[in-house]
Amino acid sequence: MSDRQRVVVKIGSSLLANEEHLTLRYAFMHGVMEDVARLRDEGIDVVLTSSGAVAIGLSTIGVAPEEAGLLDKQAAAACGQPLLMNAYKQIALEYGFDIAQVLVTLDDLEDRRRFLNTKNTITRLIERGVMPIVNENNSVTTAELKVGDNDRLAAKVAQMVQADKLVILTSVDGLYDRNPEDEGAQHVPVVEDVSEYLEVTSSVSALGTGGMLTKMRAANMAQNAGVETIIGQGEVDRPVSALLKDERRHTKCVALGDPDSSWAIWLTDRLQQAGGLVVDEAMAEKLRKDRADIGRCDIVSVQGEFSKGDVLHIYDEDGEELARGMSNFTSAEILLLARNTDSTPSELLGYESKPRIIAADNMAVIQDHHLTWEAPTESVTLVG
Ligand SMILES: Nc1ncnc2c1ncn2[C@@H]1O[C@H](COP(=O)(O)OP(=O)(O)O)[C@@H](O)[C@H]1O
Ligand SMILES: N[C@@H](CCC(=O)OP(=O)(O)O)C(=O)O
Repeated sequence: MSDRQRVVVKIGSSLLANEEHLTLRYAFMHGVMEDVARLRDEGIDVVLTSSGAVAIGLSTIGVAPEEAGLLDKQAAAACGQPLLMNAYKQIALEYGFDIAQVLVTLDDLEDRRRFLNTKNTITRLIERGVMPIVNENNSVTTAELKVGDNDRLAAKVAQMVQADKLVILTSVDGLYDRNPEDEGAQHVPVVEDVSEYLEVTSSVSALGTGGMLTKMRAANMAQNAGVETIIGQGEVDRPVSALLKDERRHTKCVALGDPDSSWAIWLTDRLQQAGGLVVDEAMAEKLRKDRADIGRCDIVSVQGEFSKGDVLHIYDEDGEELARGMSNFTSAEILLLARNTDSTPSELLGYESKPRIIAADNMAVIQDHHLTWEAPTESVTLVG
């Protein structure tokens, strides 16, 4: 086992792109890469999650950020991503190391097999001394199927590589108790419970995507996996090491001391909601205590259209989220099974199948440290 540390660093668009001309900010990139080179010498492997492809590419297609629709952003990402990687590569080589591009889509993180495949690629790059630079492949993402923000993408990468720390470099020196532009806004140095700050973090910078809200959500995902998150200003000398060494003001989101297993973490920290199940009170009571197999007789309603293997959010009849678990059936199959409990699964489905809708082994119960999701309001299909 290597004694080198792993740090995931996320760099926001506002640091990488000049706001007026939408060109790359080379001097900033030089500063970060020099810092990374030094950290590597000190035994810290860095994985970058870099935004900027869309912002940079908008100048190529001649569209202003505030006017860009989905198609413009897809086209811009295709133009900007190679420019970004070319710059990273040239600068990294000047500092004596090499980089690699890892472009992912939602399914590369939400589908277990693809998640492990992505993990293997990133891990092997680190082991071979090459710095992975991860971004979402925005040229092919749609409004519905996307990670959407690189803060949570970076948190997923931190979970994936079991990072020691997640450093989020942005245009402010951390979290404030309200929009930092507002008079009297106070800096928050330490966050234990991110849910206290979700209401105060809505605005974004001109080029940013999720603002402080997605950073808080990302910090929660990291803390669930035992990873501390540091959010700080990127526009300073040695931005990463200054934050790691506590030399600059920042916000620290503490890590859970006793994180769940990586399987439970993967099940609970979702990027999108694939679908939901409402269970009856008897099953809800069980799930409030521990994991349990969910059978077809326990289900009250099915929410959304989903596939076999999707991770579902499980609610009680009052809409309280209780657990998340991997479905053994499609939504249509569950409706058929739950509406016709007198018939066997093989009679209904035409094949032999496991009797459980969700097995306890493929489930994680919601705990106080998880951020819960609202039950989907659309396409709720009542059984019966
Ligand atoms: N409560 C808050 N504390 C700190 N920053 C906040 C808060 N609410 C909104 N923001 C805004 O979040 C922005 C940073 O997020 P974002 O624009 O998405 O940057 P990035 O491109 O680095 O991800 C800052 O410009 C800041 O004004
Ligand atoms: N993947 C996108 C960036 C998405 C994003 O989260 O942007 P930001 O809020 O600036 O970190 C891109 O490369 O342009």
